[in-house]
Amino acid sequence: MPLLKLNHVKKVYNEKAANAVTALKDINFTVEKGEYVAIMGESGAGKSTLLNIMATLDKATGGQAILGGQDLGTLKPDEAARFRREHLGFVFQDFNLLDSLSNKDNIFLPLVLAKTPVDEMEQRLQELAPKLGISQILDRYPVEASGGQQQRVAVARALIARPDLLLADEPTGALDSATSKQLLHLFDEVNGKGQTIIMVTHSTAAASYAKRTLFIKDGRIYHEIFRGDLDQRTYQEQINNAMVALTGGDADAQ
Ligand SMILES: Nc1ncnc2c1ncn2[C@@H]1O[C@H](COP(=O)(O)OP(=O)(O)OP(=O)(O)O)[C@@H](O)[C@H]1O
Repeated sequence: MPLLKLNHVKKVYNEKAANAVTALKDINFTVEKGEYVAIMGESGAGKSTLLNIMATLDKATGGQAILGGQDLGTLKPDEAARFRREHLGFVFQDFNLLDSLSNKDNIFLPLVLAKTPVDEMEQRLQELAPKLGISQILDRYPVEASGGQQQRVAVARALIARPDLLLADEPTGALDSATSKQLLHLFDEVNGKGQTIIMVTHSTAAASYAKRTLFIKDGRIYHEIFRGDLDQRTYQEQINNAMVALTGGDADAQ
């Protein structure tokens, strides 16, 4: 059974009103455990809508999104919150760290909510922090860390609960290109250890780190490219060509 299965997913905003917007028409794809998938598409193509449905933050109007055997559309709000805590990790463009908490307490947040014993939290952090290169900044506050360090703290917060699926929304959007590369190497590494990742991105360079890239257009999966045995540069060229075909020449090669 795949980890994630989207079956004829449709999303209409303001369905019953005159200003109804069909953001997703018929989305079908599956993601196996251990995959690393990028999702690309023009602005307004429905990437955030799709991410929100996979994240249990919004519900499809039609079809099904099934994660780990759970139909996400049937979760009540409190069940969805619990499901997110237990199964999902999130990394956003703007880090979303709480300024009033130290980096360490930010990372602990999902475990505190899950009532994990302190010893267990400390042990997991000691495992994770050196891998992410953040051991030296754990007692600092987010404002005292660089953008790249803040993003690594956000990644630690997403990974510490050992999620089935890591969902990343433009994770490199606020980073310079060197720091972006570090983050993408980090994703590559955690994926290499079995972490399933789905990343929405505008950047063909970022997508070229994923093993598969899905392209959304007109509310459907328009195309998909597997990295397979391609070297990263050739794969990025193919992604870029697909984006050019999709957007009529507007691809962002950052
Ligand atoms: N809450 C909402 N109410 C009504 N329409 C919405 C809402 N959110 C998104 N839309 C519309 O749904 C469509 C898809 O939007 P979405 O934000 O998913 O696109 P996107 O691919 O993430 O865009 P971007 O790359 O610019 O972030 C757009 O036409 C958008 O205007």
